[in-house]
Amino acid sequence: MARKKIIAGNWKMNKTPSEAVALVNELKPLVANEDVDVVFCVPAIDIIPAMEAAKGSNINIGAENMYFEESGAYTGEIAPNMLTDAGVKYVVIGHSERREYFAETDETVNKKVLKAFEHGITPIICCGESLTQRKQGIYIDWIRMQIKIAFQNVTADQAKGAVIAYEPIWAIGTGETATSDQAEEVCAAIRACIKEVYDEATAEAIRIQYGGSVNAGNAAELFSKPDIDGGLVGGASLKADFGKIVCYNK
Ligand SMILES: O=C[C@H](O)COP(=O)(O)O
Repeated sequence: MARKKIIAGNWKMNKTPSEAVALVNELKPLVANEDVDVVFCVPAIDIIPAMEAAKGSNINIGAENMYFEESGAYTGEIAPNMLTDAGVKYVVIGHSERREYFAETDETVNKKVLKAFEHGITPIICCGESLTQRKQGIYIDWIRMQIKIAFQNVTADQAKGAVIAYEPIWAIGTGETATSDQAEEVCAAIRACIKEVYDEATAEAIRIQYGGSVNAGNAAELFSKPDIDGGLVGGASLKADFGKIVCYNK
């Protein structure tokens, strides 16, 4: 079964609302590719203006984070129904920067994943190893554990619609991309893990992205691998180059 590629930009803590509108307008004509689902995950304050600017284009606006409670006294957090009310259909969950700087754990990732599904939002669930874990040769075991916890109590039907982003921490923002073989090895292992936890149909349906210094020069090679269904792109999603990544097959 051919899986549709999904290429998402993760803007991180970049772009004011007016800059967001300008970037969406600049990229709109450059990311038109009907073979690919295109998502811009943007800071919460940019969601509504970016959504407005993206109207009539193939750009989906997503969020970079979401809390696992419905509402209440959680200063600074954003609730799932705030996202759905704004039209958001995708949310990044468990990015390594959230885990490192904001104390997110596999358990909170799981709570957020469950909450996203409850609200019909597609989670882009991040996993990945540190350089030390890679050198120690324990990276596959580590990622399998992250995946198993993230998917606890998630049904097979829900899992089929999920997106997993494999992002080796050592490749994020460093300019050091994993080779396509390194990325494929882990994405294939993630798919095998999903097959073990669920079944073959779920493993074949779920989409797995690679993230970590993806750029216009390496996207086509990475996305040609059988288990890599697109990318989660940081730095290169903030400029016109993102158009070339989305149109890697043109
Ligand atoms: O979410 C995106 C990743 O952290 C990759 O960032 P990067 O493309 O700047 O390396």
